[in-house]
Amino acid sequence: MSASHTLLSGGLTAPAGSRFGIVVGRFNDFISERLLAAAIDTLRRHGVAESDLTVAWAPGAFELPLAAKRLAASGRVDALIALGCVIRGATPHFDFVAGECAKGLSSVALGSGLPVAFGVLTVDSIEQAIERAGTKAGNKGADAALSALEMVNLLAAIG
Ligand SMILES: Nc1c(NC[C@H](O)[C@H](O)[C@H](O)CO)[nH]c(=O)[nH]c1=O
Ligand SMILES: CC(=O)[C@@H](O)COP(=O)(O)O
Repeated sequence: MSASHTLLSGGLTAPAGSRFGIVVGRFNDFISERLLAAAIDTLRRHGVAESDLTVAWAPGAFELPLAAKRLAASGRVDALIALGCVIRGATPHFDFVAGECAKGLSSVALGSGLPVAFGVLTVDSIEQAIERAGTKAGNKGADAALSALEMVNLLAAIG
């Protein structure tokens, strides 16, 4: 008879009273607004109360890590969702903005111990952004919200 292993996984139902913070970049807001609407809708559908939701708008993706860090430190949230849209231009600027955003958000998660879902589009064209903001490739805001819900439950299960 083999020994059974411990299996830990996170469901998608929000634990009662769990609080979620969303940081969202205003740059390319015709896309980030769609990501935000889908993230909020997903959280609501999975049991998050309106009063347990905080949304903070930052200028752009580059500022999301600091906004996330401050929100994490405030003690007001159990998980964070970062949303934004970085679209490649003609210069290397994209790599700095997208790279620092991703690195910074990862650092906030590891530093704070809170889940930080990465719902920032890093795309080569406006078409690619539209496809990922509620059209043919789904909505990355909704995906990020699900990831945050799963991680809150997984971390609770890990203890
Ligand atoms: N080009 C994009 C930016 N750039 C702005 C930066 O995020 C930042 O706000 C600025 O450099 C001031 O510090 N932001 C995006 O979110 N998306 C872009 O495509
Ligand atoms: C994401 C970007 O960096 C972009 O908006 C900047 O475009 P460009 O490289 O053409 O200045």
